[in-house]
Amino acid sequence: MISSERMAAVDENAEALGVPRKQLMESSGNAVARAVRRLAEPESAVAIVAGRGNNGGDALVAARFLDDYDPTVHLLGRRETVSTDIARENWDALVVAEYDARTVTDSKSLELGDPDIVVDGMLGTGVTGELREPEATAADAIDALDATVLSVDVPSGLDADTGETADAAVSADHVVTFHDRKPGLSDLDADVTVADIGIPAAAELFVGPGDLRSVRRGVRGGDSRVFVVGGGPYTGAPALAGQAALRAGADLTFVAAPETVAPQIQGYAEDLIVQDYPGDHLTPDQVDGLVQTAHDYDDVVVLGPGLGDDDETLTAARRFLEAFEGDAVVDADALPAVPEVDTDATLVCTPNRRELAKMGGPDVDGPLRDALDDIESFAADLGHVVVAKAAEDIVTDGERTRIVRAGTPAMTVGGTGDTLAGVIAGLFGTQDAFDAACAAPFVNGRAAERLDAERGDGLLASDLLDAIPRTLWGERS
Ligand SMILES: NC(=O)C1=CN([C@@H]2O[C@H](COP(=O)(O)OP(=O)(O)OC[C@H]3O[C@@H](n4cnc5c(N)ncnc54)[C@H](O)[C@@H]3O)[C@@H](O)[C@H]2O)[C@H](O)CC1
Ligand SMILES: [K+]
Repeated sequence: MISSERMAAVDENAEALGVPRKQLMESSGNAVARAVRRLAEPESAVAIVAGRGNNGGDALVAARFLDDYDPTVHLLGRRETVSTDIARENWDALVVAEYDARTVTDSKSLELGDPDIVVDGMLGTGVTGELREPEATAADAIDALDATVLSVDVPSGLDADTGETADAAVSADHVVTFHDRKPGLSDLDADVTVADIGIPAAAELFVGPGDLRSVRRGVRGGDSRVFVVGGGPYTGAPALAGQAALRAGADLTFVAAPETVAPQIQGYAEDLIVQDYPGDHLTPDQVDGLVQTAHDYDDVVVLGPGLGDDDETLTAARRFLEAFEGDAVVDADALPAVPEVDTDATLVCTPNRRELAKMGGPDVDGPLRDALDDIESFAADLGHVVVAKAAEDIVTDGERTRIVRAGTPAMTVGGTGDTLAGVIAGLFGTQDAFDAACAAPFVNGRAAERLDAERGDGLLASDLLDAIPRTLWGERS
């Protein structure tokens, strides 16, 4: 089962892997044609009704694989209104090859004749709202026919995710959907075929540019705040995490740090708002105040960067996680506290392989993907999202698991885990924890790749800060 949003991400990932959409459209159209052949008699009359998007594109491709039926093809609009190049190119090919291809500019001029089979390629996952003209009239005309109706991907007018149907939705006898079942088809009273259209499994397993689609919507909303609880023996880590959160779209980033290092952390970046508390490391007596602040402002918390591993600090981290009910990224010295904490909050843990083992996860020497199932089981038992960091990161929520191949060897430099934690927190505002946990290491790694030519093994974690926005938004498709 796959949602429309995830399908669009997988499409884009397939394109990035070298399988372009036009190739997918060719496979989709071929699958539709094969389904028509299974239903048709040698003399069957076939009519193809194509919309102006890629659903229509699939249907136009199908016409080319149904030559011997001499199909009539009806494009619901002028050529210029076809909304994608790949669909328009398929329309042009039919016209130049002298298929019986007709444009329908006025819904009253739609003349479907008396076909035995009609292919409904008007609307797929791009449908929005009630059917507009000429689709509405065309849908009625299709339903009025005494023909077998085969719909492309979904019956036109049906919402692929919810199954809700527009008033004039097409009543299909058969549906050929692509790559994976769509939730909206579950209760449909029609024969549904799922066609493999050659999307590599890698497009779902490996995080790719398609996974950034959901993060681009309105990251900045005016109220996305990140609250870094870090610093103590170290000062750079909380500053890197806080700045990375801003670079990933947070509106404000606060850093709570011991008074001994707060001025130094503030000195790194005027963009941070640093609040100090007494002492030189996090202690349990600071927890209630910090939790109250985080709750008052509905912050996404980053707990851990540079905290140090004093026993009192670990106790404080555990108490914080037990009391804090919001979303949190837990990194570095706070990680050992997570397995002991019983919370309904959504935590994203970002252990490296050593920290993973220390948390009770698998002790992995080689590539983490060799222990993918064990890491997934660990996350399931932990009840949180785990980003196991290495040359290839494993991101899992115990059910869904992805691999992130982005990055460079230079990222072993200190601080890249801090920027990662900050990017996750910055993205939390726009998508669920797992999606943010997948997108962030991809962005962090791609940012390093952008800098590799000029920085080589001299990359600094702070160099990533400037490259993160270009990576998140610069690759906008
Ligand atoms: N991996 C895959 O699943 C592939 C799927 N393919 C096909 O692509 C469509 C989705 O195509 P898209 O262009 O995004 O949208 P549609 O063609 O469904 O519709 C957009 C088109 O329709 C117009 N429109 C939208 N709502 C309405 C309405 N209520 N009334 C009238 N017209 C409407 C809109 O203006 C656009 O022009 C998917 O379903 C698959 O069939 C790819 O071809 C291959 C890979
Ligand atoms: K359709």
